[in-house]
Amino acid sequence: MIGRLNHVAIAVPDLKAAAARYAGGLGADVGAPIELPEHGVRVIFVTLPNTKIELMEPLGPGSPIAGFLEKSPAGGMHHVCYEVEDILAARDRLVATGARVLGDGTPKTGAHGTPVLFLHPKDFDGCLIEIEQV
Ligand SMILES: CC[C@@H](C(=O)O)C(=O)SCCNC(=O)CCNC(=O)[C@H](O)C(C)(C)COP(=O)(O)OP(=O)(O)OC[C@H]1O[C@@H](n2cnc3c(N)ncnc32)[C@H](O)[C@@H]1OP(=O)(O)O
Ligand SMILES: [Co+2]
Repeated sequence: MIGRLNHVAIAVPDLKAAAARYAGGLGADVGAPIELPEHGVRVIFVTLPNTKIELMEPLGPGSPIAGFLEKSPAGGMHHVCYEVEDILAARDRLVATGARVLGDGTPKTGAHGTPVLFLHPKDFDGCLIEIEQV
């Protein structure tokens, strides 16, 4: 059911500094900052030949990544995002197998303007999974 790896997300304490490291030493193609209040994050996408890296910092109180950065103040790998063709069919199949979809199960519009959902990390080997309809 899952398709391509859309992105790997890294939570960072300082987005500008992280983006400068990717643009500098790593020589990467680094995009502009995007604020996503509905998701409580500010992100910058780094485009690689085969996938993307999503650098993210908390935006506003109650950000879903605040707890993660409290535990790992230097930052760290936060989630992987897999593409799916039909997010509602994917959600229903996952729920039927016992996986927990975070939130109320209604997809939100993600950074690429398409519907996204998140799956609990405890149900996937300690890895938070985002699925994105493409
Ligand atoms: C930009 C839009 C979009 C896109 O289009 O790409 C995004 O990527 S938005 C990204 C940010 N949004 C989200 O992450 C939404 C989903 N996440 C959540 O709802 C929460 O982050 C969470 C997964 C429920 C965790 O929230 P937290 O407040 O940290 O809850 P807990 O403390 O109760 O954590 C429970 C348990 O899970 C462990 N944990 C937390 N985060 C992660 C993680 N990223 N990867 C692996 N494990 C994680 C946490 O350590 C707790 O474990 P225990 O201590 O063993 O109980
Ligand atoms: Co993401």
